[in-house]
Amino acid sequence: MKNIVLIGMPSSGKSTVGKLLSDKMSMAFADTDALIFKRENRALRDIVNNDGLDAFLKIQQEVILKINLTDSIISTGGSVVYSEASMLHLKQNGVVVYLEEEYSEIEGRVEAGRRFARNGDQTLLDLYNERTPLYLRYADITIKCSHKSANEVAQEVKSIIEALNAGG
Ligand SMILES: Nc1ncnc2c1ncn2[C@@H]1O[C@H](COP(=O)(O)OP(=O)(O)OP(=O)(O)O)[C@@H](O)[C@H]1O
Ligand SMILES: O=C(O)C1=C[C@@H](O)[C@@H](O)[C@H](O)C1
Ligand SMILES: [Mg+2]
Repeated sequence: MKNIVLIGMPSSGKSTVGKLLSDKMSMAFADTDALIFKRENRALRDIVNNDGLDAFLKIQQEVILKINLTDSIISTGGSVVYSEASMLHLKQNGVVVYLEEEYSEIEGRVEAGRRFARNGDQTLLDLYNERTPLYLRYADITIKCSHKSANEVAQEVKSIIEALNAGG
C-alpha cells in the first residue's frame, strides 16, 4: 500500500493525526521532524537559529530524499512544500493529504516565540498566505479540519483512503 503523507501548517495536527491514523490503519508511522532530529541530534529550532533557514531546508530535503518507506503514515514538517524535489519524492509512493486549518485556529495553537522556517520579517500570517497555495498544489486530498477533533480528522482520512482503495 502507498504511504499516506500528511502536510499542512505548523500545529495543523500532522503529528497528532498521523499517530492516530497509524493505529487506526495498522500502518507504520514516521515523522520527518523526528528523522531530522535523529540525524542532527539537535533541536530543529537550533538548526534554524544557528545555521539559518537555507541550511535547515537543505537538511530537511536531504532527509526526505532518503526516505524509502512503504505502508507508512508520514507526518512532515510544515516547510516541506518549499522543496519541489521532496514533494515529488514523497508523491512517488504516497498519497498526499493536506490538513487544512483556519488561520485563527493555527494562531491559537502555536506557542508564542516558536521558530519556523521563515525569513526574519515574515509573520505567521505571511507564512500561512505563502504556503496555502503550495499545500493545495501538492495535495491529492484536502481535509477541512476546522472544528474537528484530531480523532475525527484521522477517521475522515481513513474513510477516504479506504474508499479510494476499494474503487481500485
Ligand atoms: N484537530 C485538532 N483539534 C484540536 N487540537 C489539535 C488538533 N490537531 C492537533 N491539535 C493540537 O495542536 C497541537 C499541535 O499538533 P501537532 O504537533 O500534531 O501539529 P503538527 O502539524 O505536527 O505541527 P508541526 O508542524 O509543528 O510539527 C497539539 O497540542 C495537538 O494536540
Ligand atoms: O512549519 C515550519 O516552518 C516548521 C515546522 C516544524 O514542524 C519543523 O519542521 C520546523 O520547526 C519548521
Ligand atoms: Mg509535527
